[in-house]
Amino acid sequence: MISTVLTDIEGTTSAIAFVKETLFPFAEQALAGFLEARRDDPEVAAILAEVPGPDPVATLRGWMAEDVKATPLKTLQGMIWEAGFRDGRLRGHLWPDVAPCLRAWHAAGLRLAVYSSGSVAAQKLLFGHSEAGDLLPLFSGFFDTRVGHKREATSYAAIAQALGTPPGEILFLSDVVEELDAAAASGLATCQLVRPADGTAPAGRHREAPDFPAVSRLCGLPATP
Ligand SMILES: CSCCC(=O)C(=O)COP(=O)(O)O
Ligand SMILES: [Mg+2]
Repeated sequence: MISTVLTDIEGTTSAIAFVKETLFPFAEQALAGFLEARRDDPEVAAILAEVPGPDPVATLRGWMAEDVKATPLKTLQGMIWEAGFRDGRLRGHLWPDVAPCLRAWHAAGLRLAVYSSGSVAAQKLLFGHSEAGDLLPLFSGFFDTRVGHKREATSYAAIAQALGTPPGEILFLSDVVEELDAAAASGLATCQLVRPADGTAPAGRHREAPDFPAVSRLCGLPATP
């Protein structure tokens, strides 16, 4: 029986276009100014020290161009987005079906957690400043690439251990089949979000749902609005 829902963000709770056309350009445009303003900040210096190559800023820009899910980049993006979420220039996009289902699952006693390549700080900003309001009280766990990469089975075993939950009680939701394969290899239940508006291709290896109410029906979760 499922006791915990572990959800991805991009392509699952939120539009791929929001991440790629709003969040990523916001960070790219603000990167130089942010690094200049924070050049004496030891936290920023420590992140830059994790970036390989003779020109860390060039490496970061290359990672941005290729959407590399490198932990130092994801950490910096989260730090840059913070000002935008706090002053209202950014608001976390959620598909309209998401918040009602998260609320219903939480009210029915399911535990909710997030696993995204976006940093934990960024995850909290998105759900704390979402189009549906502050959803942070619904969640009791946040995991990013510091636990491991999303296409590696060991990451899901580590998350199950951190949550203190048998892997078979955790339902992982994602649009990316390689992530679902990795989760299944560690014994998690899985469901692929195949959202038409995101153009996701069904992989045929996991349960497939176009939205969160369909996840509820397919995976035996409590009924949702
Ligand atoms: C505020 S979370 C931003 C999402 C992000 O940076 C990203 O790379 C998306 O990764 P996901 O694992 O959610 O698909
Ligand atoms: Mg995704």
